[in-house]
Amino acid sequence: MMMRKARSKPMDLSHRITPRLLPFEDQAVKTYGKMFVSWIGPTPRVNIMDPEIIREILSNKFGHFAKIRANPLVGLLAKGLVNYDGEKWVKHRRIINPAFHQEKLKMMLPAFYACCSELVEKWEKLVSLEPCEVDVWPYLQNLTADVISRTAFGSSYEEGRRIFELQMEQAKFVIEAARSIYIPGFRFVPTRKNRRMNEIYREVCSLLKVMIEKREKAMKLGEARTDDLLGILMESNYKEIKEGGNAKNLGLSIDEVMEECKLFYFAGQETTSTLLVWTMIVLSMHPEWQVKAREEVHQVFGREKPDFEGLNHLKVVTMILNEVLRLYPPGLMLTRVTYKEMELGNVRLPPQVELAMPILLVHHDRELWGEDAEEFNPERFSEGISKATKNQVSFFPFGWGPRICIGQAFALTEAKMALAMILQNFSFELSPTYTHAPFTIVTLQPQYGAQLILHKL
Ligand code: HEM
Repeated sequence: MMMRKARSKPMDLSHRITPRLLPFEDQAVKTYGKMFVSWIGPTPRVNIMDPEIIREILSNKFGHFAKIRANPLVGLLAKGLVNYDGEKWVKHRRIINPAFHQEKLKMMLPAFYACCSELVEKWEKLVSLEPCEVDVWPYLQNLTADVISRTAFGSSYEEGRRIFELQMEQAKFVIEAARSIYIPGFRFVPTRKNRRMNEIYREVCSLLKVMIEKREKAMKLGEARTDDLLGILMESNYKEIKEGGNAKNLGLSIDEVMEECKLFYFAGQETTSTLLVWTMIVLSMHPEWQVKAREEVHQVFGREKPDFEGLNHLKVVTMILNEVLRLYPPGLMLTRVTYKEMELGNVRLPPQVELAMPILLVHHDRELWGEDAEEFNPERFSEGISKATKNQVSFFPFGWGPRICIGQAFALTEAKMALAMILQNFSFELSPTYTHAPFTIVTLQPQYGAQLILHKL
C-alpha cells in the first residue's frame, strides 16, 4: 500500500495521448498519404497508418515480409515463435497451437480462478475495515505472473515462479542495455552486470531443462500431465515426431521447447497486466461504466464463481475491454521488413526496409474512428469489432492475420475472470494521488502506478 500527498492541481484525465508517446510525428521527414518516413538512428523506417496497406502486410500472403531480426540482447530473454519466419515459424506455430485451443483453455480456468481468488483475498485484508488507497499495478503484475506460472507449469508452479523472477531481473538489464549507447561486443566484456546476465541465463536454462526432462521421462512412462502449457506443448511435439517417422527436422528440441516457455512469460504477463490496470483506471474515470459492468457480472454470475460459458457471454465487459485495448494497446506497434523490392501504396521500396504499423496511432486516428476517437466510448463496440471498424484493419491490439497473437483468447478469458471477480467484490475510484501518465517500457504502462481507493462490497 503506498500513500502519497494529495495533489492541489486537478488531474488531466483525458485519453489524449501525449506527444511523448507519438514518437513518429515530429520526426516524420516525408509523408505519402497515410504513410510517413521517420528515422531510428541511421535507419529509415516507413510508418503505415493505412488500414488497407496494413491488411496487405499482415496477411503476408505473398511472403514478402519478415519479422525484424531479433536483437542479440533479446536472445538473452527469449527467442521462440514471435521471432521466427518462414518454415521454422510454420512448424513452431503448428506444434504450439494445440496448447491454446478452446478446450485446453477451459481446463486452465481453475488456475485462473485460484490466482484471482488470492488477489481478492489480499485486497480484502487491506480494505476490510475501511476504504483504502491501493496501488493496484504491482498486484495486477503479480496476478498475471502467477497465472502464467500456474498454467505453464502446473504442479511445478514454484520452479515456474523462480524462473519468472529471474526473467524479470534479466528484462531490467536488457532494457537498460538497449537504452544505452551500443558498443559492438560490449556484452561479452566481463562487467558485473554482464556476468549477472549470463548467470541468470544459465540458471533459467538449467531450471527449465530439469523440468522438461522430468516431463519427458513421465511421458515415456505414460504418466505425463497434459493440463498445463508445457505438458500440452510436449505432447503435441511428441505426436509430430511420432507421426513424422524418419523425416528430418521434425519436432522441437529441448532447447526450443525451453525458448517457447520463456516466451510465454514475456508475451503473456506484462501485456495482460497492462490491459487489466488500464481497465481499472478507466472504469474509475467512468464510474457509470463500472456500474454497468458490475450489473452485468451480477446478472450472469450473482456472487458465484465465474464459469467459462458465462465469461464468454459477458457483452458489456467485452465492449469495455475492446475500448481499453483501443485507447491503451499494450503493444505500441508491429514491425516487419521487406524481403525484396516491392510496391506499397504508391511507394516503391527496396529490400530490407523496416515497416512499422503504429497500433497506438491507428487506434487514435480521427479519420478512422471519428471525432470522438480520443473518448472512452465502449458503445462503439456494441455490435462487435467488424461493425466498429467497418471491416478495416484499424483495430489490431493482438496483431492480425496468420501471426495474430496465439494467446489472445487466453488473455481475454484471464482478463474477464479477473475483472468479474474484482467487480463482484470491490468498487473503486481514483485516488487524489494518482497521476495519469501513460508511459512506454516495452508495453504501455502507468508511469507512477495506479493508486485507486478500493471499497469492499
Ligand atoms: C492483452 C494481452 C496480449 C496482447 C495485447 C498481445 C499482443 C500480441 C501482438 C500484437 C502480437 C503480434 C505480434 C506481431 O504480429 O508482430 C502477439 C503475438 C504473440 N503473442 Fe500475444 N498478446 C497478449 C497476450 C498473450 C498471451 C497471454 C500469450 C501466451 C501465454 C501470448 C503469446 C504470444 C505469442 C507466442 C505470439 C507470437 C505469435 C506468432 O508470431 O505466431 N500473448 N501478441
